[in-house]
Amino acid sequence: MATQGQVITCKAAVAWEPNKPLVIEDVQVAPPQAGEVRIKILFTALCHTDAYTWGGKDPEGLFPCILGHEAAGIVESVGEGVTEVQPGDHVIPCYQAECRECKFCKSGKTNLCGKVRGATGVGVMMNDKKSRFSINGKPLYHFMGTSTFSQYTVVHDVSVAKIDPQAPLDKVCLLGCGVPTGLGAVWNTAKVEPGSIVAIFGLGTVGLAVAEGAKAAGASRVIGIDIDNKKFDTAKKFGVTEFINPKDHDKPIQQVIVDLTDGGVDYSFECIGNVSVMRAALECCHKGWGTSVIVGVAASGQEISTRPFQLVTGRVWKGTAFGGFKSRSQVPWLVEKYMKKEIKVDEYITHSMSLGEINEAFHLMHEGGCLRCVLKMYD
Ligand SMILES: NC(=O)C1=CN([C@@H]2O[C@H](COP(=O)(O)OP(=O)(O)OC[C@H]3O[C@@H](n4cnc5c(N)ncnc54)[C@H](O)[C@@H]3O)[C@@H](O)[C@H]2O)C=CC1
Ligand SMILES: N[C@@H](CCC(=O)N[C@@H](CSC=O)C(=O)NCC(=O)O)C(=O)O
Ligand SMILES: [Zn+2]
Ligand SMILES: [Zn+2]
Repeated sequence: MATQGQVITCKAAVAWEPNKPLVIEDVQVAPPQAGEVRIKILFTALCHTDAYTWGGKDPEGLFPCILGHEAAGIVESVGEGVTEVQPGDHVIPCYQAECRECKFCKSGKTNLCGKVRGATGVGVMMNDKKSRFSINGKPLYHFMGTSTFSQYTVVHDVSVAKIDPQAPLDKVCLLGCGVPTGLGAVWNTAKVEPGSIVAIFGLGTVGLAVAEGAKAAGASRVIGIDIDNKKFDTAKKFGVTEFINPKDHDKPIQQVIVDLTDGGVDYSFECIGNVSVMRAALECCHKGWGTSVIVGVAASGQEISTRPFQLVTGRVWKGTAFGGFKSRSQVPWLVEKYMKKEIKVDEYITHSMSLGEINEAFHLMHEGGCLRCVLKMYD
């Protein structure tokens, strides 16, 4: 049955309130307006940022909403003026847009895009500042401009990457967030050189992707730091060469690392979202040049601090969003790298479940054994 131009009723996991179980509901998804694309989502993974917003820690969190931002699907229909994708195209929704026209996109200095960020930050679409999701007329907010915990979603055309139709969607959905973030933090943001000493705080998917990126960049030592000893065996497979558990030491972790590395590391990455660890990650960097990249997302109200002397003496503090990758241009390139077996993806998938099991999937995420759980949207 043709669905173009029609409202589609489908299943979605609705976050009615922070921290309350998600509810699988029949939601109405309006047709795409000008510059919009309606996507049939086939697979979505869970990212810790979904849990963070659901947990009420996101100052931009709005409820009720449909969370989810690491997914893959097929274009169902497009609105007026959409030229770069058409129904049937295989796509990855991109929470970080790329319009190629705005001040940010044209700067050549950042992957951030300003075109739709104002709307996505308040859970609506640009055109009419309204949501395309509703239940019996009651609107639900969009999330990160993607809302992939729904069998159908509507996104801005600047937030869609068209990918190789041969790519397995149950795998490459991961290229919508965590894996590119870690790889890009190393390759684009830090620009790690061969021979560098690297420290990674937090060995979840993002930290492991940092390790993979650091190994590919030719780092000589990749020091993984995690409070969970079970992480080390997995981490070795992604390129971590040494493991430190801060709980095994009396000294502050930054001092432990400085002592082990003749004055500090060349690059460090915080992949947890803990502001005390962010400080340690900066302070374990080598005087004169060490660079620390903040990747983790910290809760509302949290702030970072250090002695300014740390920066006066040459350490550099940076952050990264989506690993600095330009989404529409570079996600297809990452998919090709995966297809050529140049980057890992399958190895990050520890669990597969169905949309109806989403609450259990979030539960699993908080256990050490889960990296990424991929949800199948249709049984
Ligand atoms: N900047 C960006 O564009 C993105 C940021 N993120 C953020 O990156 C962070 C990491 O994401 P995931 O890898 O998926 O999370 P995760 O929860 O799987 O991994 C975090 C790891 O940190 C470890 N850990 C927790 N507290 C620790 C401590 N005090 N010291 C050392 N290790 C500790 C945990 O044992 C776990 O292994 C999250 O904050 C997420 O929101 C995720 C994607 C994109
Ligand atoms: N909404 C939060 C900030 C959340 C955040 O930092 N998001 C990251 C991506 S995390 C993906 O899993 C990001 O890319 N931020 C840049 C952006 O434009 O949102 C808050 O307000 O603190
Ligand atoms: Zn994410
Ligand atoms: Zn732009």
